[in-house]
Amino acid sequence: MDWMSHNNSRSVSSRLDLARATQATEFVPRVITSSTSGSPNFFNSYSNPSALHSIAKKLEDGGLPGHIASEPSASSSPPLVNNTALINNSPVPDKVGPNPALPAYQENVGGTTYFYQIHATPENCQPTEVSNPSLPTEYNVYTAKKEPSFFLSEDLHNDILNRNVLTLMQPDPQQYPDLPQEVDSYHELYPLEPISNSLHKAHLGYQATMYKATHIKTGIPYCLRRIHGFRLSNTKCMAFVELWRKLTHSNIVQLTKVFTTKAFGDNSMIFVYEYHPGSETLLNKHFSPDQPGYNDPFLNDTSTPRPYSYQKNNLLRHTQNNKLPEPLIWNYIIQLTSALRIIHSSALACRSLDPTKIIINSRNRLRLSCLGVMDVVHQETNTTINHVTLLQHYQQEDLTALGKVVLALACKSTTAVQRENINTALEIVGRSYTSDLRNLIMYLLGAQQRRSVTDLMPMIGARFYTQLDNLHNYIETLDHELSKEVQNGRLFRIMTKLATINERPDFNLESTWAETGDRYMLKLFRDYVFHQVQEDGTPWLDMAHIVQCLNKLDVGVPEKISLVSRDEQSVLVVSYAELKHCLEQSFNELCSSSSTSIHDMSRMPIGIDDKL
Ligand SMILES: Nc1ncnc2c1ncn2[C@@H]1O[C@H](COP(=O)(O)OP(=O)(O)OP(=O)(O)O)[C@@H](O)[C@H]1O
Repeated sequence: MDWMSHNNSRSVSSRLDLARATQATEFVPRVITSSTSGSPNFFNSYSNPSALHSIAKKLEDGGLPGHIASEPSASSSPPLVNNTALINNSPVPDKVGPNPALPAYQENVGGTTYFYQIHATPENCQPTEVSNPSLPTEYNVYTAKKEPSFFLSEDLHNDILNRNVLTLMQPDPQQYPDLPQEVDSYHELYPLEPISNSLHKAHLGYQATMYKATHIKTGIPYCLRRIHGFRLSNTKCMAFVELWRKLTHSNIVQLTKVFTTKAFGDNSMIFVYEYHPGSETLLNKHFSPDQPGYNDPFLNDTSTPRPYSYQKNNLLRHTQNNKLPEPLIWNYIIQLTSALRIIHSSALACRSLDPTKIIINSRNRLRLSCLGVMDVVHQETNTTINHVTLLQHYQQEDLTALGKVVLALACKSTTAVQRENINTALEIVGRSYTSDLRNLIMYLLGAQQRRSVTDLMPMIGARFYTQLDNLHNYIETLDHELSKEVQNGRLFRIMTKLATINERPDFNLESTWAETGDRYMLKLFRDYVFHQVQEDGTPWLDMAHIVQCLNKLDVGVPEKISLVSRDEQSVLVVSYAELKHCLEQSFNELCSSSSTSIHDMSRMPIGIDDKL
C-alpha cells in the first residue's frame, strides 16, 4: 500500500500558484473584508503580484537563496480534498499521490488523515469488514482498533474534575450561619456531614464534626475534625500528636496539626488532616441502607420468628447472592494491615479501626482516618499503668477490630460481628470464601493468644504479588494518560505565548506593534495554523495539522512554510526556526516591560529541542 500523510500532498510551487490566484484556495486564509495592512517592514514580504509571480518562478527553478525555500518540505500543508469524503470513507480523486491518474481514498486516524492508493495492499494489516456497501470491493478500509486520543481518558478526566469540584465547594452562608469565617489559619469551612448527624459520636464520647477548610496562606485544602466542648487538661498527650504527625503512609490520613480554639463559641479541639476529596467511609460504601437493595442479613425480623435452620439458610443464600468478591476483601486486608504494621512499629495504636473511620476513594484506596484523636481525647490519666502494657493492649484491640471489619465485609453485615452472631458468621464465611480468609479472621478474633500484624503476612501470601501487579498496571495506565497531557500542556504554553502577541491592540504606545515586524509573521502563522479554509471557503479543521505546526514551532525545525497575507497580496516563505525566534523575541519584549509575570511560563518549552 502506498500511503502518505496529507501533509505531503503539495509542492511549494503549486501553493504559490494558488496563492497568487484570484480565487481563494484551501490553504489561503479566508479573506476578511476589513483588510489588514500588509507587512510593511518584513524583509521577506512581497506585496505586488508581479513580484510574487517571479518568486514563484524562481522557486520552481530552485533559484532563491536565503529565506525563500528552493524546495521546502510541504509536510505542513493541508489536504486538497474535501473532508466529507473522509467521513464517508469513499474514494476521492487522488490529488495527493505520486500518480494523479489513480484514484485514492483517505481515512482519518486519531486526527491524522491518511491517503491510500487502491492498487496496494499492506501485508501487515488485517483489513476490517467494509461496512459501506457503496464502496467497491477492491477498496479495503483499514481502521485503527482503538481511536487514539490526544487527551486524558474520560474516566480519569471526570474523576479529577469531580475531586476538583469537591475541593472548591463553598458553604451556603444562609444554610450555615454559625460557621466562623476563620479558625486559626484556616478559612472557607465547609461541613463534610450534616451538622445534626454529628450530635452523637458514640465512639468518641464527644460531639464531633468534620469540615473541609482552606489554609489561609497556602490555599491547600484540609480536613478539620472538631471535637466540641473539649478542654485539654493535660498536655502530655501532645507527645502522641508529634508521633502521629511524623507518621506518613499511603493508607493513613496524615495528621498535620492539633490546636484548641474558641472560634465556634465553645472550647473545641481541632485535628487537622489531609483532605482526600470524594472519599467516603467504608460503612457508607458497603453497609449503607441508603444503597439500593442493601439490607443487613443478620438483622432479624422479630415480628415473624423463624426456626434457626431457616434463618441460617436464609443468611447463607443472602451472603452468596450479595457477597463482595474475595480479591476485593484481600485488597482491603493488605491495605489495612499495611497501615497497622507501620502504626504498631511506630509504638502507636490506631484505637479507632471502625468502618466509619476508614475512608475509601473511587480507586478502592483505603485510609485510616481519625488517627491520634483517641490518644488525646481518651488519654490515660492513671499514672500507675505501665505505658508499654497499655500500648500492647491497644494494639491487640486493633487486631480484634481488624478481624471484625473483615468479618463484617465478608458477611456484608455490621451486626455479624456481634458476639451472638459470630459463630454463624464464621460458618457462613467458611462456606462462601476460601479457608485462608476464614483462618485469618479466626486468628484476628482469637483473643487468647498474643497476636501480631506481621503474623498476617504469610496468611496473605502470594496475594501480595497480585496487589503489586495491579498497582504497577495502574501506575502505567496513569503514566500513559499523563504523558498525553504533558504534551498538551507544552502546546498550551506555546499557544498562550502566541495569543499574548497576536492582535495586541497596542504596546509601548505603538498601535501597530502586533501588525509589524516579527509579530506580523506570527499573525500570518496563526492564520496558517488555525484559520485554514477549503476550496469552497468552508473552515478546514484538522487537529493533526494544528498539533504538528505547534510541535514544529516548539522545536524550531528548519522546514519552511509559505504564509499568505489575508489580502493575498503578500507571501512569506519562512522556516519554523525563524518563527520560533520571532516568538521568543516578541514574548521576551512583552515580558521585559510587564510588571507581572505569567505564572508557570518559565517552564515554557521554547528552546527545548528534545520534546518530540
Ligand atoms: N481526610 C478526609 N478527607 C475527605 N473526607 C473525609 C476525610 N475524613 C473523613 N471524611 C469524610 O467526612 C465525613 C465524616 O467523617 P466521620 O469520620 O465523622 O465519619 P462518620 O460516618 O460521620 O463517623 P461517626 O459515626 O463517628 O459520625 C465522611 O463522609 C467521610 O467520608
